[in-house]
Amino acid sequence: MSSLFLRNLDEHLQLMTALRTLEPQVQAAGQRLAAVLSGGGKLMFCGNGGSAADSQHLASELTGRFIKDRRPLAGLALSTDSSALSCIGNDYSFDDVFARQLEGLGRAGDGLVAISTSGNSRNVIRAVEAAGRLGIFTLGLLGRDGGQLLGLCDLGLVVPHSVTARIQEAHILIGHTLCGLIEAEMGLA
Ligand SMILES: O=C(CO)[C@@H](O)[C@H](O)[C@H](O)[C@H](O)COP(=O)(O)O
Ligand SMILES: [Zn+2]
Repeated sequence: MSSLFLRNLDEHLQLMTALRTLEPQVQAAGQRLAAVLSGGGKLMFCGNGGSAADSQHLASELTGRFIKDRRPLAGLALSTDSSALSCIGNDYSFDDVFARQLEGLGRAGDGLVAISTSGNSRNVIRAVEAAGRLGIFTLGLLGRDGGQLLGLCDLGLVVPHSVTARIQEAHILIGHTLCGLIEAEMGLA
């Protein structure tokens, strides 16, 4: 029997190969996100656990830098403000922690990248529903069968796997690619 590392590696490599079919959707997503930023909107990110980490990671690629030295771009993670998360979670509901921040901060023309490996996290679903009401473009980075979020997002990228960790590894590859596409589309690369 091979080691855990080799089994994980094989699973990862097989999934990465399967992701080739997502290429047209990833290109389209990059163009849509670049259009939000070019139009003066901001990109918000949300997700739970590892996807919360992905949210702040990707937002920082925009406000900081990704590949090239260029002007800062408007990226904001809704998963990082412990006061907002604990206040909204405590006083309202954990289901509202992202939606309420989005309702306060979001404007028509903005974008929301909703990251969920199951596609079924209630707080992410509520944020996407709120974004829809506000005229905010929604991109889902999803897994498994896309869950409920697939039908709710304007565009959904589904990583077709059942293991959360493998899906997250694919999400960060796609997320980095989206950052590269944003820089290229905006003439910043
Ligand atoms: O990172 C991991 C597992 O790799 C976990 O923290 C994971 O993100 C959490 O269980 C999340 O709550 C899962 O939420 P979701 O991806 O289904 O929306
Ligand atoms: Zn994880």
